[in-house]
Amino acid sequence: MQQHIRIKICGITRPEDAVCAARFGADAVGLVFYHASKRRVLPPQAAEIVSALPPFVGTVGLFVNESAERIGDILAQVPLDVLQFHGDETPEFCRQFRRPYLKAVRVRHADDVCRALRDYADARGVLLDAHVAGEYGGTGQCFDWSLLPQDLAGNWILSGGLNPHNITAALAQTGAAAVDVSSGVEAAAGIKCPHKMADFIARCRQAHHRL
Ligand SMILES: O=C(O)c1ccccc1N[C@@H]1O[C@H](COP(=O)(O)O)[C@@H](O)[C@H]1O
Repeated sequence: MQQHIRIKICGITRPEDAVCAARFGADAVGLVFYHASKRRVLPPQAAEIVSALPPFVGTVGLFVNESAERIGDILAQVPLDVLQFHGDETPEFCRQFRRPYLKAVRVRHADDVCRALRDYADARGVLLDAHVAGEYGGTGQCFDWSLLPQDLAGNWILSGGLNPHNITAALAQTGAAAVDVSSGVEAAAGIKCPHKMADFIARCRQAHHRL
């Protein structure tokens, strides 16, 4: 049976954008707690966004080399379903919070993908992002999808530079069952564009149906 493609819209900073993403059919929304991000949210703002969501839409908190203490503090204030680690966090660090987690890997070589899937075997998913020197993510850049091994097994998520224009080709080439997008559906940093979100989600569903 054809699986339903999983779609996460990341970098949400406003309740209205979260509501819109959910209405268009996003499975999850992401909230960036990284202090240097243009899409950073503070815990009270994040809690307001989460409380605006309808049931059955997942909430993902994104962290980059954050202290365990600060993550614990945020978890006490914001009901996050999943943690997403985008820095140099070890598997031991990621699993200490006893929550499902995603580990991002910035792909430069085919080996990067296999190693991350092996090292973070208990992750809910390994998120494949572009490698841009000096940046941890959210760059709007794609990586070379041809680096992905054929019939890649495991729970992996395609990310990095996806947008309504390239998502059809991305799914046809990679066969991804889960995708994550941020800058490709924005009107400005941290402000989502409803048309781009709707277009992206519709094209995902259409393309995945054809696989
Ligand atoms: O969005 C950010 O500012 C960010 C900062 C540091 C690490 C990750 C970040 N964003 C995440 O990166 C991926 C890919 O984003 P894009 O679609 O290429 O813009 C996604 O999970 C973002 O939420």
